[in-house]
Amino acid sequence: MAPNNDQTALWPAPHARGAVDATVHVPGSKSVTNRALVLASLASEPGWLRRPLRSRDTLLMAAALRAMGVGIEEGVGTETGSGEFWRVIPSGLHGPATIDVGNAGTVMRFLPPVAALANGPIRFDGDPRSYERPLHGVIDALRVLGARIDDDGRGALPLTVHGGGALDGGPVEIDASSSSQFVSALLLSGPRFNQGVEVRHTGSSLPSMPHIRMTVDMLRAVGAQVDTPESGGEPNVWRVTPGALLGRDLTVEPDLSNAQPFLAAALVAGGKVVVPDWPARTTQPGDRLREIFTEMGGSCELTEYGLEFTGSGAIHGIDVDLGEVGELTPGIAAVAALADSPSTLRGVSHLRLHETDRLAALTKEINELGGDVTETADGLHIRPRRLHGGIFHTYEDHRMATAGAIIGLAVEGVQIENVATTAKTLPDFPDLWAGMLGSDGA
Ligand SMILES: O=C(O)C1=C[C@@H](OP(=O)(O)O)[C@@H](O)[C@H](O)C1
Ligand SMILES: C=C(OP(=O)(O)O)C(=O)O
Repeated sequence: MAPNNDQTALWPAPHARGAVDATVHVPGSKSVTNRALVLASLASEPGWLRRPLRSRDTLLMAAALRAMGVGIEEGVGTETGSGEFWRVIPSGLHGPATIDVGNAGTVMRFLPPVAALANGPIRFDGDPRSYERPLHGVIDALRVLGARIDDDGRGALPLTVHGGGALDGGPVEIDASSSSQFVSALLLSGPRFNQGVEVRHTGSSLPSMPHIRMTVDMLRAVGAQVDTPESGGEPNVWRVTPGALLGRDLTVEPDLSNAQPFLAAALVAGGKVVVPDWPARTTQPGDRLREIFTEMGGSCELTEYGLEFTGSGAIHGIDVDLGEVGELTPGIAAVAALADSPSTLRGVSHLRLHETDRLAALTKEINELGGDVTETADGLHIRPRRLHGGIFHTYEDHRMATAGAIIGLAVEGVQIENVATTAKTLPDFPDLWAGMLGSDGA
């Protein structure tokens, strides 16, 4: 099932005419919204999400949960002035249902364990790319934990989970080196398994640890008991005790990874960008931008109002391991291509299995604009060159589109193919970008 957009349309990336000076209200976090939807659906009482992200990935998650019987009502808050909200009303999960995962890692990985708890067959399908993204960790683990799953033997989509209304659960070993989402998926549904779950990661590396911490924090916030390596448990082992989950009233933080292009604009064009409601404490990997973009030449101040990020127009290269914050790689690579010294981005070989092969895509697209990027075994080596205009292909990858927009600020004549693909997590991107720059550029 292909996303509904014109994949060949070209968007002239606005060129910055001067320093930026803008306040950008960044929509809610994809990762928080989709975890909150899953946890609220598994709870024993209704719950609320305020300021949820409404994007392709989160609407697919909501539609999938509704298809399994969950009530999700949408509204706009008046009394609290809190803006949009979703009220989630859990009910007996059931099939038959067909779930479209699109190309959302969170939907394709977090929902098969939920489906195993449902009564009846739940079929999972998605975009062509979803067939190639790793899912074996979830499928194999669920079988060990007692689920019946029909797939075509590749350990990938499409597949059908024959939910039996309950799952034994218990201990399971997985290799999550290709995606942290395998661990998150099993933990999120773990409280509802008869014996809970004990997940032991056996692989040599584990990406995106902040996202696993986000899972653990959000589980604890709804009353689950979780033991982790960080709370004194064994390394690489997470245990979730069986038990009922509470319905909560949660306000979703802005998506800090989607704040990245706007902060990058201040680095590239100079000037200041303010992101209101930047949380003082968060598990979102995007919070690392404060440190990374400071090292690359900016400065920032976190106040009660939000994050104020200032650039001088000077950009420095960086040598950094992005294994914990892989989803920031495209935006960092774009800034690095405009820097005054080379960069090495390491620890992100698993990006080859993201929305597209991001290492190959970034290398090809930046080089086609005159850049000098080489792929390494686990990342990119970027030597800045004078770039020229041209078409920046995006491979249905939202973060490729925003990376191209960052380059377009500094390089005239960059055209982004299929900017609508940003709808995966940030549907308003072109408007927010134009708003940041002012109608005729900054
Ligand atoms: O759990 C999550 O919300 C995510 C985990 C990460 O996945 P990987 O560990 O597969 O990189 C991240 O890249 C993705 O954007 C969101
Ligand atoms: C890797 C990403 O998404 P997904 O949740 O589909 O894995 C991403 O948003 O950068």
